Amino acid sequence: MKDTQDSYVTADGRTIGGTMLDLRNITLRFGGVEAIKNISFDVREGEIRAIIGPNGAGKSSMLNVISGFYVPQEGEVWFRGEKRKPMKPFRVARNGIARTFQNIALFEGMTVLDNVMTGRLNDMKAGMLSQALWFGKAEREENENRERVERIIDFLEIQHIRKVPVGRLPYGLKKRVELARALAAEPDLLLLDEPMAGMNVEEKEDMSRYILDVNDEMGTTIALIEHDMGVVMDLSDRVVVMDYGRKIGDGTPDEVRNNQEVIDAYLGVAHE
Ligand SMILES: Nc1ncnc2c1ncn2[C@@H]1O[C@H](COP(=O)(O)OP(=O)(O)OP(=O)(O)O)[C@@H](O)[C@H]1O
Repeated sequence: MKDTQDSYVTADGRTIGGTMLDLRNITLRFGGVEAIKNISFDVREGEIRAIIGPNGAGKSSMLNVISGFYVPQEGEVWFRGEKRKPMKPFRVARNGIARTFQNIALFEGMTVLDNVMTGRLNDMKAGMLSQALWFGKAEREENENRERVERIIDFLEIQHIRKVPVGRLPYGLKKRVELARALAAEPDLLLLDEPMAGMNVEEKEDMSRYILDVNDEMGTTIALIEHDMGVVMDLSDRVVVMDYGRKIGDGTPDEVRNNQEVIDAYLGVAHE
């Protein structure tokens, strides 16, 4: 695979490595609708990569291809140097990709702690039978899961609400709990579907900081869809721009900002 890029250090001191995820000539159709038209781009190790574009451009479809929820009719998905075979999304998760959702998908009646614990479920290796036969292994696993979850809860500063049912939390905190749950799976690549949607300015600032900290301190590579242009340009190392299922721009925030086709697509902000 094309994995030969040299690593480099960003202005803020983070190291960006070689290709982690490589999407090659992806085409995705729903009946007669081509949601993604022959798109290629990559995500590099340690990078924050954004996918932007007007409504209906195909961003969510692309995220769903990366997460394994949709299998494209054409093209290849390469992850960590291996071509992905069609597999169930939970297997993709087990292989190092986790995600958050645009509309929060938490268990409202369960506490924050229990919700974050569900992020570990994919990782539980001791099945029911071995749990019954060999309690020690299951217990050790449970302890490891707890430790990991507690570390994330500390990291995202949600200790004070760990016993609170998620349904009682304000929107911004729910989004943070969702981030915590995704991180509990210890992903190499974290997919964020509009992490700032519906947030006020303060909540957006908080979320931006947590995303940067997750990337920097946990070393998690991040691909995100986001509508808030200011946030995208501040957070991202590189940006892919989609419009009507096509890729019309790809580069650093500055490159994308000065790309005439991108400017036209946004000024046109046509197809809602
Ligand atoms: N499950 C589906 N069945 C049929 N058509 C779909 C499906 N999902 C998406 N589409 C179509 O594919 C195109 C791209 O949609 P997609 O949701 O990926 O865009 P988007 O850029 O994420 O939009 P938004 O910013 O509004 O969320 C649209 O024309 C949409 O109607």
